[in-house]
Amino acid sequence: MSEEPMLSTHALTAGYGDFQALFGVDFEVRAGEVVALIGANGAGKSTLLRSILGLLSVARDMVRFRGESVGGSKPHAMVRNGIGIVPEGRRLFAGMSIEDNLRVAIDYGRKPQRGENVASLWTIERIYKLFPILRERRDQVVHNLSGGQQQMVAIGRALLTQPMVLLCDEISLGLAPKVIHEIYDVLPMIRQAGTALVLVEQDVSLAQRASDRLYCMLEGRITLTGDSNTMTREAIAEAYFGANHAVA
Ligand SMILES: Nc1ncnc2c1ncn2[C@@H]1O[C@H](COP(=O)(O)OP(=O)(O)OP(=O)(O)O)[C@@H](O)[C@H]1O
Repeated sequence: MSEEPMLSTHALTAGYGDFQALFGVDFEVRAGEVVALIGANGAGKSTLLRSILGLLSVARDMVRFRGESVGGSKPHAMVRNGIGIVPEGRRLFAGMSIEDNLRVAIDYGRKPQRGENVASLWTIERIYKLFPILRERRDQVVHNLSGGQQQMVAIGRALLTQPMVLLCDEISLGLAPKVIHEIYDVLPMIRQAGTALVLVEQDVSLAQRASDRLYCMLEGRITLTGDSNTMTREAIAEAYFGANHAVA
């Protein structure tokens, strides 16, 4: 694998004021890959996503996207460049309808490149094909939807910014297992459409099943990385909890 990854971080450090939350994080996603990022509460997963997206201040050369150093660019510029986000807590416009929430994203997204196949772009119609329940309820106010349906809107909205890589921050959080499966079942279709995925996930088995590669973080550092399907539970437990943790 000699080609440069689509998105990468290089010895990335970041924090909040005097508090350092990330310590030299090297992370990469290649075109078409699904990469999971796991770790306990407070490990630094959301901070890594925020740093990539420009919500926290980082040095320019700490983040590279499609061959350019982009660290510290403004979040809206990152989105226009092709990095999408499904944020923790969804951050939808609760008083607006499903369709209006989806529409808002279109103006803020990546513009198609010259020569890009327009048919491959995400449209509201394609989002409704992905999640038919959203079509049925398209005029309903988001506030009245279930948590799972709101998460579908959040994913749809992010896709309508035409991301080349989509960062998903704990999309299963607080949802019933059946709903989690419904949402995870569409991820292969998103990937097939050409969008790479980064899945921040608390559920380790789910993360492992859904991804090609997996990173584990502990206290602001990457403690394990490798192919998801060959990683042992013991290696993951040690990376997740620290070397002193006794594996059952
Ligand atoms: N806005 C903030 N101000 C100060 N410290 C913060 C802030 N957000 C996160 N932190 C701290 O940064 C560290 C990393 O937090 P982060 O939210 O990135 O972890 P996480 O792995 O995403 O955990 P979670 O699963 O709980 O979201 C933690 O010590 C956390 O307390």
